[in-house]
Amino acid sequence: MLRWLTAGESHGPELIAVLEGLPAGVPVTLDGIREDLARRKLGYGRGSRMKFEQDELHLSGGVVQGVSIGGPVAIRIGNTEWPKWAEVMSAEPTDLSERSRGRGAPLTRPRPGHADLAGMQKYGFDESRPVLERASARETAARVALGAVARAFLAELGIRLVSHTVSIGGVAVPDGTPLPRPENVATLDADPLRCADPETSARMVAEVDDTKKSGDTIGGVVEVLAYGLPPGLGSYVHWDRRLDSRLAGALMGIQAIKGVEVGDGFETTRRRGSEAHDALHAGADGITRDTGRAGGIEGGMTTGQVVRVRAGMKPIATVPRALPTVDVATGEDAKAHHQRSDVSAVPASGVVAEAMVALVIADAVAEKFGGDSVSETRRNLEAYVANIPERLRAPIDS
Ligand SMILES: Cc1cc2nc3c(=O)[nH]c(=O)nc-3n(C[C@H](O)[C@H](O)[C@H](O)COP(=O)(O)O)c2cc1C
Ligand SMILES: C=C(O[C@@H]1CC(C(=O)O)=C[C@@H](OP(=O)(O)O)[C@H]1O)C(=O)O
Repeated sequence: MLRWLTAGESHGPELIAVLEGLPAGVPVTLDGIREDLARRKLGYGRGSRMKFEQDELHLSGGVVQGVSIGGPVAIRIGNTEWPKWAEVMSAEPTDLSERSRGRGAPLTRPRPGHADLAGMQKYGFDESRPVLERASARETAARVALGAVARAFLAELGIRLVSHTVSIGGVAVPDGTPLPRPENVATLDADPLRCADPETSARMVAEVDDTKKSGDTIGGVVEVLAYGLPPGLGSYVHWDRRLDSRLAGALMGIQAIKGVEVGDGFETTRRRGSEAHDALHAGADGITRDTGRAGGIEGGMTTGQVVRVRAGMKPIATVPRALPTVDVATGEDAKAHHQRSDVSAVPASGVVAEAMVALVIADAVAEKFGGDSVSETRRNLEAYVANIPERLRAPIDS
């Protein structure tokens, strides 16, 4: 079993992330984690903060000489903008008498669609600074760092992930576009929207430009694909052991994700049964399926096909043409607080979704195959696959 936790605020000194349960022997490099952190900053439509803020990565525990040693992996991501926020965000009380000027000014005009108002009500704050600091998706840097470690574990077992953008607002990749493969990652990351279809990507860029011009924000849908999974990860025996349930929870746990689909998801509900499932055939390599409508999961378990999940992101709540709100200091109608924001963070949320899927799958792998070292995990996995009786075998999509 893997467990993970993150701590830290958007404008705090650093983010902290811990992953417990990783077997020994997994190659974990600062460069590998840095690469994923850099990918999370990509994407057309992100705000100015992505350009000037740097992630300062430290591995504080669990890795020696580039290899995991079985203890909790502890990661610290320093925030280069901290000096500007040190007074306002200090853990020690400081004299904030000057707060009404500059970045410490109380935020009393909660943004509809952000965590501001419900957070103030829940935790008893009279302004939203302490709420947005933890609600902010800056925290996803910590999850992406953990995801990079989970991905390194999975790579040792031949399991690889990739994500891409399937729609921005109403602009969507045409049906039938071939699914990207993990070896296409560099090409995808080089695309402004991390979209697999260049013609659609150009239309997405225009859509983001148009949104920005009108002082607005826009959402979209990302898809994560996991290749090389053996059948039988997750289980049908209890709701919280279903892999689809665990993936949905993890994806919905990303800021601004409002919908999750497994395989063809809601489209499946509009089809008849004869067109909704993946028929089985006897093939030369065992039992095969011509289609992947179920997204590689049946009964809450992997089938050996590519796992395919989608996450839908709502438009960013900090709309430049600010939305109507109430100033909670005066009780008067007002415009919501806005300084800067992303127009769209959909491509970045694809990288975050990849990290969450990697963590959930790594957890399911650790649960099924155990192992205190990755070679033991691999041995157990290979023995399990080899022991599936001939008449039940199906090829693994890798
Ligand atoms: C990568 C990423 C970047 C985001 N950037 C912003 C942003 O610049 N401004 C904003 O208001 N919300 C942004 N969000 C969304 C908010 O964090 C989110 O809407 C807020 O925490 C409230 O949570 P909810 O939308 O799930 O209700 C971002 C989300 C992600 C995943
Ligand atoms: C800092 C990140 O994303 C931030 C997430 C975010 C939000 O409200 O979620 C709001 C923005 O921050 P600010 O309001 O300070 O401009 C984003 O830049 C990041 O992803 O690293």
